[in-house]
Amino acid sequence: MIEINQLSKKYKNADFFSVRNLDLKVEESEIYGLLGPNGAGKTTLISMLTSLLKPTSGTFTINGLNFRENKNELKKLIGIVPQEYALYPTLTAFENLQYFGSMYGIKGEILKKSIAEHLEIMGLSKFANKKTSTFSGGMKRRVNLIAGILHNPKVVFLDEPTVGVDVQSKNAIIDHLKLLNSQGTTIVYTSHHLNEAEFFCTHVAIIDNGEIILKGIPSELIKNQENATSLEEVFLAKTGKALRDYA
Ligand SMILES: Nc1ncnc2c1ncn2[C@@H]1O[C@H](COP(=O)(O)OP(=O)(O)OP(=O)(O)O)[C@@H](O)[C@H]1O
Repeated sequence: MIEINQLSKKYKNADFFSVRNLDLKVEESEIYGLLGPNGAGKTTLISMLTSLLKPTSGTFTINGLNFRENKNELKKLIGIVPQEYALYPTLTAFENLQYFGSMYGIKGEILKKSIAEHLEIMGLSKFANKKTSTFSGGMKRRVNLIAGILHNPKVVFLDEPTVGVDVQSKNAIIDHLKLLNSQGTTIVYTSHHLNEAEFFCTHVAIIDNGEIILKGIPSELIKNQENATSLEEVFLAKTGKALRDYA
């Protein structure tokens, strides 16, 4: 489904690579978690995979489509749920979603039906006609998620979809992603929530300093790490305990 070969990114004027010679395969219908400390390179990686950022070198394909040659076709295959809210505050939830749906070429009754169904699943039906400026962070995140999946993408990329939201919104987001996955959608998401990733992801890759330092099935990674009983312990054993603040 996704095949990444020797992908690298060095930002202009930077003296280091934010992503370095990264190789990764994600198979269809996996839920793949990209985990790592602050500044590890997760957002940079996901931004390249969603064509928001140009790689410095290396290559990747999604469903056999090469990102350089098949950019437009690729865009139709993928859904993007960024870290920042992409919503227009003065529009209602419904209007925002109509806008996003039309950008993907969905129109009319099909679009309205799809929006209504997603709002229902996400517990937002009764807020459909309220301006998103009045929404809590968790509600905006849920609308944001719907905006990225209205066109039924084959693969959805999410950057920290559950960070900073209340437990109920977090569960609604995870449950919705599980439902999509059970219907055949591949999910790639970045997270700091190691407990969540341990139970939610079929596979994880731990990234540090732009490189994958460990990847596999969460339960196997735990089994293979001496004295570890959780993914968090594996993570700390591999990335160390030093703080990763940067400004
Ligand atoms: N536009 C940019 N220009 C220069 N350096 C950047 C830029 N964006 C990110 N970086 C640097 O690239 C490295 C990787 O950053 P990135 O945001 O990809 O990490 P991350 O794993 O997503 O971190 P976080 O968990 O904090 O979101 C960091 O050292 C960061 O400072």
